[in-house]
Amino acid sequence: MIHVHNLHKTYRGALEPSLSGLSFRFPKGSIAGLLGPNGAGKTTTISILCGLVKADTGHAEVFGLRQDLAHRESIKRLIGIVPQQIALFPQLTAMENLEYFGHLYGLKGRPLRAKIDAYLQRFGLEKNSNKEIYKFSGGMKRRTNIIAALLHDPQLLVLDEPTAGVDVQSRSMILQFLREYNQQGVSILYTSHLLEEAQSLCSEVAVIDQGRLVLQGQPHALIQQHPECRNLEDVFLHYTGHALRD
Ligand SMILES: Nc1ncnc2c1ncn2[C@@H]1O[C@H](COP(=O)(O)OP(=O)(O)OP(=O)(O)O)[C@@H](O)[C@H]1O
Repeated sequence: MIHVHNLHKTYRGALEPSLSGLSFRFPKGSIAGLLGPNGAGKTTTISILCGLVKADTGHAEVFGLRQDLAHRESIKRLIGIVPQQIALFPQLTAMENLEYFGHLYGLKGRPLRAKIDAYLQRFGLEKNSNKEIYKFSGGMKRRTNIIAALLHDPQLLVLDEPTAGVDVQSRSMILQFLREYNQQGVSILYTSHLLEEAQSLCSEVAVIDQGRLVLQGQPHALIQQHPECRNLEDVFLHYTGHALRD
């Protein structure tokens, strides 16, 4: 179970709160989509769940462990985080980057190398393992960024817009991987602006806007509950409106 309860967060110096009493729950084993317009609070929420940002009030729980000082390290081991921005060293090769991330989790030697090789193969990067990251395309960087979050075998994979700015081939590969990974028992929480993608990938979605929950449920059930809506995007627009966000 992934649970956030009544989260409030105003960043230092900000005039408006980023989260204003946000609560939702996702069952263990789900592929959960956290959706919302620009500035809705998605990244802030997952940052709090992962222990990277502190909520002003309210709490987050991952598999029954409350995100606090006492559990931060245990939760860190349970979660693999794929940030929105590529978090790789551009001058290092893919292999050097992945070895570095493996070492952060105490992995080393042949077992680490074998694991990296297997993932490079799975993500179609085996021929580029000794190439520096700055020479990679956007899709290759994104795929490497995902591998970095998998090496310690997380129980929950959190991805912030993992398919933004990648080509159709990379996107399709990434989505297929997420489905298979989930079938192995790993829970997935992801954010996206691509509603069609979320509709086909997610078993559960939560739509947030202005730091609050506006809607939660299974995509097909939400669409059925709104006969005037053809798809999840229609439902999303029904609740969040057409006004442009800053
Ligand atoms: N470090 C920060 N300092 C001040 N304000 C911030 C900070 N990070 C985010 N915000 C603000 O908090 C609000 C929520 O931002 P957040 O990045 O969580 O939203 P989001 O839903 O992930 O948006 P997007 O879809 O654009 O990535 C926005 O108004 C944003 O400007």
